[in-house]
Amino acid sequence: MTLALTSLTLSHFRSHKRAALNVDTRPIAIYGPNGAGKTNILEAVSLFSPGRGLRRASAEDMTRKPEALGWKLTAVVQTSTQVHEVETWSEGGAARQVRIDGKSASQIALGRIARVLWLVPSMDRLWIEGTEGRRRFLDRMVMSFEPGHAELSLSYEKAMRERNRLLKDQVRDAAWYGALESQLSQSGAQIHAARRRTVERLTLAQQGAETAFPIAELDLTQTEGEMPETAEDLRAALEESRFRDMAAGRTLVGPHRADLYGVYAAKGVPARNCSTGEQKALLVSLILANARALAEDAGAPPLLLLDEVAAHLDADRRAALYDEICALGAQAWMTGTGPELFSELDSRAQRLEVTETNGISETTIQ
Ligand SMILES: Nc1ncnc2c1ncn2[C@@H]1O[C@H](COP(=O)(O)OP(=O)(O)OP(=O)(O)O)[C@@H](O)[C@H]1O
Repeated sequence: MTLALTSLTLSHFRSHKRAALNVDTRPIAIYGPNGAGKTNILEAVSLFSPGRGLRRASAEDMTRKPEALGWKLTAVVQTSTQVHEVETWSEGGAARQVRIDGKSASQIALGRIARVLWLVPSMDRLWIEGTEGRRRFLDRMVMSFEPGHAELSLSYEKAMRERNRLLKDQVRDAAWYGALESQLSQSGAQIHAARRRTVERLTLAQQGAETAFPIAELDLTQTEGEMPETAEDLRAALEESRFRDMAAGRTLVGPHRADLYGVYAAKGVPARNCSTGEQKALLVSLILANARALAEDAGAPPLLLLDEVAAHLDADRRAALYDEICALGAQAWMTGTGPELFSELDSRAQRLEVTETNGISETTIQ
């Protein structure tokens, strides 16, 4: 029941000119002053899953300045049954490349090896701000259960970009729309169904656990109107919406307009009206539920990246979170400004101190 990075090297990655870490499967408490390069380490770990990582940054932004030579990350990823050597890099700001066990691979292949979930401070307002952040949060959880969701989302987005281009150019070729709408409805209905399955799975995993975190009751909603459930209904809705969409210059129906609605179940209060700490606790509850469900289904919990983990959590909830992470056996990479934020973890975690000298981050294993 393991998923862990046991070795990680960063080369010319953000503030890290070169860092080499050897860690075990226990949680990792990373501490050091502001700007030392702690989040940069978490971002590096997030790039061992498909996508642009936890800051959604470009490959160019991640290359160490002023040299701007490109960057490289390597890791040994230990799963319950195998050990993989994974490399990912970008040269001159070009799209990042991946190699698994010496063979060139796609980013999507990373999702089949390492499932990675994160909570970062920009998500503190996830329940309040726009729908995109909540969709992305949900989709990352869907991908952890169903790695093929990443491919499906890409093919849906590609077809939608093409349909939007026709709409903007006021193209009136019904056959062209028909072909794209048939693709959109096939992948769109599958995306919607996968999200529904994940919402159900998370609900079950929250209800079945003894936890100090509040249950987030979830519902999948649509920005406007009802989300067609089947491919046939979605195809019909797209066809019907053509003129309206042409006026708007974009596609107004489909899973790209879905939203995740959350309620603090015990209080009956929508998440967006909860206190700041409660909003964070609801997110933590979902991440823990996801980790529990994966431990059951896939045999190992995901890697967890918890940036400024203690922010907004009171001491009891913080201690409860550490206990749950340890009970799950998840390798959680957590950051905070000082070691005291991790005191409840005692010997159950390993510690990394990150300092910064002359713009270069230095990491020491304690
Ligand atoms: N491409 C880059 N090249 C060099 N340095 C960079 C690059 N991108 C970011 N940095 C530097 O990395 C540092 C920020 O690192 P990081 O966000 O990891 O800090 P942190 O330790 O998490 O701090 P905090 O406690 O404030 O969140 C900043 O000093 C920033 O200027």
